[in-house]
Amino acid sequence: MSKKQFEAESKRLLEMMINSIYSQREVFLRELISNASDAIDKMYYKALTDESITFNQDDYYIKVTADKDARQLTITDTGIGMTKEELEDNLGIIAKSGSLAFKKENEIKDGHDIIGQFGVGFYAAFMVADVVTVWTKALGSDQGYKWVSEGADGYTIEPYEKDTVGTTITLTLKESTEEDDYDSFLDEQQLKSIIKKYSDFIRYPIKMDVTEQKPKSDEEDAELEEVVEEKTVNSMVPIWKKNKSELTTEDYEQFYAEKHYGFDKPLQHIHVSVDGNIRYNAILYIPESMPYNYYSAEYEKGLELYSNGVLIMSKCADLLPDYFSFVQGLVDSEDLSLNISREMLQHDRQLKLIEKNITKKIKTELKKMLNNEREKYEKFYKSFGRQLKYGVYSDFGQNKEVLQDLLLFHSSKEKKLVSLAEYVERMPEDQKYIYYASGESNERIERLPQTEVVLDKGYEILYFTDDVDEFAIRMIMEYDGKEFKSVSSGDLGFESDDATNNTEEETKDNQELLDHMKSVLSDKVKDVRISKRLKTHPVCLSNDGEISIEMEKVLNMMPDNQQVKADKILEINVNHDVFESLKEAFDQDKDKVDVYTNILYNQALLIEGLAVEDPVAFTNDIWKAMA
Ligand SMILES: Nc1ncnc2c1ncn2[C@@H]1O[C@H](COP(=O)(O)OP(=O)(O)OP(=O)(O)O)[C@@H](O)[C@H]1O
Repeated sequence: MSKKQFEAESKRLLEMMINSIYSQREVFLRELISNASDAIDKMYYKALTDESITFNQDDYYIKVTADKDARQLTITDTGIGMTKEELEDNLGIIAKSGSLAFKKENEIKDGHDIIGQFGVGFYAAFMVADVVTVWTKALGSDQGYKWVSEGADGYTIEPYEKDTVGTTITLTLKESTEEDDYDSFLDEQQLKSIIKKYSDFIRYPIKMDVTEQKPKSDEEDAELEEVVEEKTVNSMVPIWKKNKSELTTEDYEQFYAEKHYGFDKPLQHIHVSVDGNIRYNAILYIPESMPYNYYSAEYEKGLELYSNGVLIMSKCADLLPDYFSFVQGLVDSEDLSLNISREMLQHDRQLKLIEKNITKKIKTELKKMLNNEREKYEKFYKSFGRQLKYGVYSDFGQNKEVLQDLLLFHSSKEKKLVSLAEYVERMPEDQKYIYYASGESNERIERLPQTEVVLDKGYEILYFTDDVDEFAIRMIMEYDGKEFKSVSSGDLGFESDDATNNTEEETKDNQELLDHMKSVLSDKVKDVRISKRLKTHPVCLSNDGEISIEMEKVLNMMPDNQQVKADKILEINVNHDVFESLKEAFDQDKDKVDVYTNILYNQALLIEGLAVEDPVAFTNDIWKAMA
């Protein structure tokens, strides 16, 4: 049986391939520049083993020229060039990579790493060009060649007298249509920005003829004229490949500004070079201020991802956990398995490793800042502390171990932010719990009646003023073996001294009054009790059960308000004059008890920062009490 060849509509196949690989047309330039850089790298490698070749860095460059009249874009390099056979093999066979073969032949592992590996990048030129012409002369060859192709119809090769070794590729651009603007690829600014975006850190100079307005003479008010000068438009040496000791804080700050990572100055930079299981370099920044859209859906977290200095992704979200979503910067790794378009990775295992590593570094750096540069850390915390707390709360608390040591809360004792470790260290021996109080602001919490007895006991209270605070703490549950307790919780976990001690007796004596008050308030409260905690205030609210009053407030503000209710307890201070009035009224005028009870309940709501349920009824009650 004879074997038949598959037949394929090769033109259609090429078109399909080209147009489905890349999501953006502009990457054709990245591919051609990367090829040029590979060709120069090959010269470099040849020079390592061949003494007759000297690699003088200054002789090697890439030049991009646009000719608007001819609608042609040219990319020239002084690299290794191609022989006729190489032209046929490398540009004649799709998916054949001369660069990959070169890497294997020369056993190149480290250092100048060659970019090409799939053997398809060159064809990206056909996304924007009708005709592609390649003039090339290989190292050690006397004869140059010209290769021309209009796509998959085929190509022609003919000898061509070329003086210098290297390759020039000319793209005759497609005609622009209403939807597709190919002429933009002839625009100087546009070309410069595409080069900056993807190829800024190619190791060799990428030159362009740049038009500038310059004064005609040295005189101050001299007229301007247009001057065209050849300039290098890429930065070449990536800052992250430089030695840390060579770089100053200003260098890192300048890079932050150039990259538009933020409008502020970064609070801290982290420069990482890892040479372990996976090799990568990273520059990470902790911004000083929160981006204006940080808490909106518009904000995109992620780091730039480079492979061998070529930009792969502008925002690689997988490199950062959500709780560190404020971190800016980039990662460059030679060890990524890219897919054919270089836009995605084949295995996210490598990314996961890098993410894990980076997360650890960020945490260590923040911890160091917390310990050694408190003022700076507090600045950071003001901007992003809430994000850390969300981090503790989300994913069922699985990141609490990473984050709990980075949390700060205002302290009743220190009158400033303190960490959980600092709190626990100061705890008196008899103190069993970490106490906290929730409210809108420090000032309001300070005046909460519930705090009195805890403060009297000499215990410190942490103030929770963010919506997320209590939810986050519920996830942590305990720190250093100490559980958290709200000052409003039913049981404070200690016996109070002095007058508030004999509540059981007082309750027995006043049971009827308490029952009556409970019936007046019906299901608004779960119970009315003699307080163990009040000192100077007549009433307050506390809660039984899982949902605190603060949590009720937060949950009911959410869009899917589920009418969650805390089990509220109205607590009464038996040592307050108001209680005497209540007792008196209970003996003489039960209607008055009803009025008093409603007023006291509403006052307790107000103290908690909750709204009075019926303001008209409330004011009516006050009038009645005054009459
Ligand atoms: N400017 C150039 N100078 C010398 N050789 C070149 C040049 N451009 C392309 N080549 C050769 O053509 C081959 C194919 O190029 P192509 O861009 O299609 O794939 P690649 O660079 O090998 O891989 P990738 O698809 O990953 O970019 C290259 O491997 C290289 O051998």
